[in-house]
Amino acid sequence: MAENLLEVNNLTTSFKIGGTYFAAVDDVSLTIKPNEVLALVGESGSGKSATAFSIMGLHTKARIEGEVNFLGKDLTKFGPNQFNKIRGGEIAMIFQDPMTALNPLMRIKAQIVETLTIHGKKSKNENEKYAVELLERVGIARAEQVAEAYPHELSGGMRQRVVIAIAIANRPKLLIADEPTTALDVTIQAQILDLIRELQEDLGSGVLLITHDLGVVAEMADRVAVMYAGEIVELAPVREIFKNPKHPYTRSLLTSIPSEEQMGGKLHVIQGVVPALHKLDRTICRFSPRIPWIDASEHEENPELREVEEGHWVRCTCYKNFYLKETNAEDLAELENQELERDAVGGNEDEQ
Ligand SMILES: Nc1ncnc2c1ncn2[C@@H]1O[C@H](COP(=O)(O)OP(=O)(O)OP(=O)(O)O)[C@@H](O)[C@H]1O
Repeated sequence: MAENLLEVNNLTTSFKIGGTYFAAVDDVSLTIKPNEVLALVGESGSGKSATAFSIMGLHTKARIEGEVNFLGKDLTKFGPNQFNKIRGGEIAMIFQDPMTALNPLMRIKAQIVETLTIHGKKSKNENEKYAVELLERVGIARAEQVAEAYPHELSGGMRQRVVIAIAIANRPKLLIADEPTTALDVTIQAQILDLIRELQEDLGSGVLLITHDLGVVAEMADRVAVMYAGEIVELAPVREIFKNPKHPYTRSLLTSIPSEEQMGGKLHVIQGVVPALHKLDRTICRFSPRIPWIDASEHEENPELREVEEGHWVRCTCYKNFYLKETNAEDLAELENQELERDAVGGNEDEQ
């Protein structure tokens, strides 16, 4: 078995809200091997991006605890200069919006050459030639011409291809893709996903893929970590997640997407939202308020993530007797009550 490329141990990332730190990423551990795609899924606010940003050292004001071991080095101990050496080199990132990743004032070729120059020692001529080859590699037609263009002259899909060309320029060992296709047209999404998968296989890179889209997970992932309110609640090979999901949150997520059998049928909608950090009860099963029909005795106090089948990890005992149910008026009233209670004890708004 290959060694882990990335080993995140007990990562806790906290933000200051009204003078107190609250964990947005709470004791998260995960691993990625070379050539493996780990998807991190969950609704908005579950802590996916905060996890990725912590790994990449992009949170300047957060308190970071735990370890992020990348090829044997703990990145949480890295200073800005050390990070600059590996970001765009051994670790690359693809964000949701290509426009924010590209410099609007620089031609495409110059942006690729810049990345190559920071991390390599080749001549300007060689780098310029390689920049065009990279554009061809990511499927851009008339690469010579596109290389001379500015980002605003390209379509969204082309811009994301350019971002991918920049990401792979230095043959990264680890690729972090945060909602890489969310901003694109549906028809383009599949092409971009195929491209990422193909390049990743070519390079043998490990990938941390962040998405709220289970269709993307099914297409891309080898293993899946399901995140809720800062914690991983289920971790398993992709097949297991779709064929044998266990945690109530995973099951709720899966039933809220249209499947072929469900087409024309009724979709289950998970009621409620991920609570704000300062309103979260951290001593209970964090998903329990959203499944009020499950008796409190089914949940653990301070539930732990346990390996319940080989390679299949689940948090809390509530999965054992969980059943899905159409939310009725009584459940909705209960959810609203909880919201009101939380608002009554709530603190200040988030500080950036
Ligand atoms: N800089 C920050 N300061 C304060 N709170 C923050 C900060 N960044 C994120 N948070 C909070 O941390 C929690 C997790 O946010 P995060 O963006 O990681 O979620 P996410 O799962 O990536 O959601 P999305 O898909 O919407 O990006 C949220 O409650 C969010 O409000």
